[in-house]
Amino acid sequence: MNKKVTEQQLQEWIEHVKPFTRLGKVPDYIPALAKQDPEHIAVSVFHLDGECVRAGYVDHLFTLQSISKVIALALALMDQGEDYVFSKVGMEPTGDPFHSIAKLETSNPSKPLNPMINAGALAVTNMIEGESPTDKVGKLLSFVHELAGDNTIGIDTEVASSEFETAHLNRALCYYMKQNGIIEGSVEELLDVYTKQCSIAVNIQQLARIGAVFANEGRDLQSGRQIIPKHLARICKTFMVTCGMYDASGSFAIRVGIPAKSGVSGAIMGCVKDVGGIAVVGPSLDEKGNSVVGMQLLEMLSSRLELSIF
Ligand SMILES: NC(=O)CC[C@H](N)C(=O)O
Repeated sequence: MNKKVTEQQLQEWIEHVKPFTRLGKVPDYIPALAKQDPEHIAVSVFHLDGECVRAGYVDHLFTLQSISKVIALALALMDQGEDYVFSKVGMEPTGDPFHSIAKLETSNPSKPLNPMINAGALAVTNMIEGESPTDKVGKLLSFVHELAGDNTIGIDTEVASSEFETAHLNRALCYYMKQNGIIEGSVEELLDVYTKQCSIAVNIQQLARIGAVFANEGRDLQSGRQIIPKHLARICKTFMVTCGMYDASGSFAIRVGIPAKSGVSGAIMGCVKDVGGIAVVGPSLDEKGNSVVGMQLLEMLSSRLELSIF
């Protein structure tokens, strides 16, 4: 079947879901994110043949937030290898909110259950090699440039500083992990890298193209170059299925059924083998931290194009 939609269809779907923004709310635990407009909705499908279909606020920039966890994981796996990464971080879903500290105390050995929750993501970011925080952020950014095929992508410094100043819970997670030998070095420097990683700012097309590289088994869409080794891209996508939508990953697998990762900016990046990357954004979030309209748009796309992998 033809797995393509038109821009007009996407625009109609945006109009259809817009009223549902009222069912959620824009997050305020990172003060700069509270300023987002819930109606800044956009959607894009980046096909493996290079065609990109998009609609809504297509030029609007938003931050990656937790979507960056997949990217940092790919980089850490490439830098350190699977054995090292999984000696520090587990592979199991938690069923808890993304910033929960509870399982760190009750799991034995005391390591974060997976790289998609904040504790696991902080441990993964701690593994990225570099002489200084600036070096590590530079490395992450260059990797994003490669994935998106666009080296104009930068960091939203207002969002980064806002999170850095208020990331008390993430600091607590780091100190707990430092006590237990999961991370080492300066917590402040790690928070500096992590908050900048989360604040990498993209538009909807750039995000869909990153998703398309994962869909394309780690290969660049134009040159065919293997940016991420295939088996590591597969590990990332598997985590997206089991843990990508926080503690709503199970219901999302049933409703939508594609590897996807969401962030508190209201963005979600999905990838579908043989089809491409999908990105949606809508800053109004449900109680689990997932975009209300983003999930609806993905559900519509998945059912119309029969995208579920199950
Ligand atoms: N779920 C998210 O997107 C969380 C990312 C955010 N930067 C945090 O650590 O709280």
